[in-house]
Amino acid sequence: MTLTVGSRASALAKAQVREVLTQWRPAFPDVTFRQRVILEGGDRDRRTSTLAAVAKTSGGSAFSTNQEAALAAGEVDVIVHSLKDLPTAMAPGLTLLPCPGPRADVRDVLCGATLADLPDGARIGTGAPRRIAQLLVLRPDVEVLPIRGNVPGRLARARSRGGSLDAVVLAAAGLHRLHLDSEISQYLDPETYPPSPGQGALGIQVRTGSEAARVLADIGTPEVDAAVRAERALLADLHGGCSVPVGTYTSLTPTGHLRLRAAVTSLDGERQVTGVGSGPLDEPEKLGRAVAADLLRQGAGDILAAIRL
Ligand SMILES: NCc1[nH]cc(CCC(=O)O)c1CC(=O)O
Repeated sequence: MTLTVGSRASALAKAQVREVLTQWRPAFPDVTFRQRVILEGGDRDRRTSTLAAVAKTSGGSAFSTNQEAALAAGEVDVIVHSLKDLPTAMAPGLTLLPCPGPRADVRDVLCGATLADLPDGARIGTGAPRRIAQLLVLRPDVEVLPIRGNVPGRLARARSRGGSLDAVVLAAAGLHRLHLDSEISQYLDPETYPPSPGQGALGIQVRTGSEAARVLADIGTPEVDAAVRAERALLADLHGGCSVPVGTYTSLTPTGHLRLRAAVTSLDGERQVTGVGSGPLDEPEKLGRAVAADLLRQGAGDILAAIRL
């Protein structure tokens, strides 16, 4: 049997495909895996835009549309996504497989300077509303500039001598997968700076009921899958995609329970509600929904509504 594995064209997307194929080729010796790149509109559009435009367009669906269309049409059998870029509502006829491990480092990082080193009024590059909002909580003095594009491109903005930025915020996961760890100046504490739901995890998508779905049914790692299910259930209940300032951080307690911490932050960093909860590994969605309900009781709905205006 041959299964064609699709992904975006970026070096990160290709590294993610290599990572899963390193696991799957020995685990499924009877399957021949082929790789295929599917371009997205965003792959050709590297322009920066205003904060408002980024807040509207940096959502997950813009990233996955052509991938999902190719999967639905049978041009590929499996898509390897960055899970955080995948909307919580699944396209009809497509299924997300249990999440494989290991999950990469979930934390956000600063490249170019540490929080303590940043001069007053420092210029920081990031287009993600969550990162903008959380940075402004910690450092209300900084100026946030929207930057888009792939990971190496964004890094170059902080690295260029006399460049326009003091630092950029990126995901540790992408830098690790691209072997760019040496660019990291500081890991941001995930308790105070919780990353995007699903950050660092891979989203493996197939056609519902397909051969690929059957063959790959058991690729998941239970602790990783439970954590991302809790995070995505929380996000779904807040009606958010990766373009809203919702951060989540899941850890495993000494007794093997899931602990989920979450924060919703206004874009100006002036309002933040946080919640934490724990629950058994086999009911992750229940935990996600409970923490979401707690955040909504504290006013998360108003914070998010103000951003959607
Ligand atoms: N939104 C872009 C994106 N999608 C996935 C990653 C890498 C991190 C991951 O795999 O979760 C990145 C780059 C970044 O956020 O720095």
